[in-house]
Amino acid sequence: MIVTIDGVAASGKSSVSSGVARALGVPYVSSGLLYRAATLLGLEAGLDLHGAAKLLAHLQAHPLRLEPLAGGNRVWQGERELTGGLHSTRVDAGVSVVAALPDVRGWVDAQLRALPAPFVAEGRDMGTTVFPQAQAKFYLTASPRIRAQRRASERPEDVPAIEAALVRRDLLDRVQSAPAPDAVVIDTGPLTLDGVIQTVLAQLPQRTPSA
Ligand SMILES: Nc1ncnc2c1ncn2[C@@H]1O[C@H](COP(=O)(O)OP(=O)(O)OP(=O)(O)O)[C@@H](O)[C@H]1O
Ligand SMILES: Nc1ccn([C@@H]2O[C@H](COP(=O)(O)O)[C@@H](O)[C@H]2O)c(=O)n1
Repeated sequence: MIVTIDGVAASGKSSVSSGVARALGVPYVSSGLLYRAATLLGLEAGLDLHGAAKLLAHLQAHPLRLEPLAGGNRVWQGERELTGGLHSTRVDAGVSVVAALPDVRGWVDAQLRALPAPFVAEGRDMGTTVFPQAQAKFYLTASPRIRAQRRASERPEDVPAIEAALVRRDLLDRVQSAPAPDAVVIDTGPLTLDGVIQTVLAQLPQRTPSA
């Protein structure tokens, strides 16, 4: 079974996917981490993030590996773990530019489609483009202010600055961020994290032991 959980920035996709994946006993797959890792490598190499050819060549020369686990995903470049540096303000600021490059999207999609199911996949276009065949699809929303307040404990900036950055990222990501027509849209604003997880679990199709 493949479950997709898409949504706007900081809407709770990773936390909800992790909770749902744990309940199902399967891994979750964070597509955003691959875009973040590509961005970090580009920044470290001093590349122009708008330049697809050089960035893709750099990624192919320094392959990344996503390790999907139910509790949290990790990203590796050879023996070097990149995970800890992927949620910085500078990666937040550059990642949407990298994610707009069709060649980079193709590179990420190929890695995701090579993963063995079952899993919960989270991102922006999991239910529309990457896994349109998924058995259950969800799309998370919440107001920018609520998302910024939730994120405030994870970033050095204040709530208005975090909110402005989230709104900017939503705008830059809007092309790939539409909900699938068959996705269940959940406004997480009035719900606790566990409330969102239970809402998702309650809507999953009945599972058979081999599914
Ligand atoms: N329903 C909720 N109620 C309260 N806090 C929540 C809820 N959902 C998520 N959070 C908190 O909001 C923050 C952002 O959640 P999370 O990182 O899962 O979002 P995300 O959509 O994966 O973010 P990004 O798009 O930046 O990767 C985390 O601190 C998380 O614990
Ligand atoms: N399916 C996806 C997932 C992510 N992106 C881009 O990566 C950025 C970071 O993703 P988070 O899930 O960690 O927020 C996001 O802002 C998008 O630019 C994407 O395009 N498609």
